[in-house]
Amino acid sequence: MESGFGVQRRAGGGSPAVGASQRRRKMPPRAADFKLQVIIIGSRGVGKTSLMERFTDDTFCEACKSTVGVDFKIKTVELRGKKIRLQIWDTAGQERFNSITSAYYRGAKGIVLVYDITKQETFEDLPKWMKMIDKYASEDAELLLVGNKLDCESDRAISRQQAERFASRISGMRFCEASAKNNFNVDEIFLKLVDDILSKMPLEVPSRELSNSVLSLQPEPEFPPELPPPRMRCC
Ligand SMILES: Nc1nc2c(ncn2[C@@H]2O[C@H](COP(=O)(O)OP(=O)(O)OP(=O)(O)O)[C@@H](O)[C@H]2O)c(=O)[nH]1
Repeated sequence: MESGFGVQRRAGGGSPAVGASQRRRKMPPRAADFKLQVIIIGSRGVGKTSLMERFTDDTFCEACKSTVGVDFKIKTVELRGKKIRLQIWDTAGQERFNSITSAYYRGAKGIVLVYDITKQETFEDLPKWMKMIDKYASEDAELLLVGNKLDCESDRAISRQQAERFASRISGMRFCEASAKNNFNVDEIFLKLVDDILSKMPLEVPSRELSNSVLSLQPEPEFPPELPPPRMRCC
């Protein structure tokens, strides 16, 4: 004998009874609990795009084209029992794009400031990037300094201690070294940053309140409205 449940499904015009696995497949995916934006900044060629692409797609490009303006990737991560939709903004290192990239600082809850451990000038540029942060970023944004290209240890120009000293002078700034090429510390960079952001958020407030909370959701639309959609890559 057919169950009432089954009869109702067919009477509604649907197809013959579906199996449990098909029903499961039709369930919409759980929505993200939070949306967070993180921005990657630093001088040209330090590996900003490479870090983003290693984290989001687990790929590495030996001969990447320079970023023009901004690019972004999205990755969903689960931390502290919450599903986070992480939007990562990758900015051009060239100064001529500063007027475009600066518009993306304000919405960022986390900022990854990258230098290349083999290139002195990229470390010397850090105060210039700090000025950009002071001018355009939110005061409560989490800051992480990353010395990239750790696989090139034999060409190292900046010691770990030098970078640690720099970071220690900036309130709340964390520091780590990484290699996008060797996939060393890359997940850790982004997950630690998100974890630090979450640690300061009221995660347990009811979801209705969260939708109005400055801390929970970044303003929509995800592109600053006055700007065209992000860039392509050039040579
Ligand atoms: N050896 C080594 N090379 C890397 C690493 N990360 C990036 N590169 C190389 O460095 C070059 C620049 O990398 P990008 O990721 O394009 O650098 P970027 O900071 O996004 O550059 P701009 O877009 O010009 O600001 C590319 O040739 C990469 O292959 C790394 O961890 N190790």
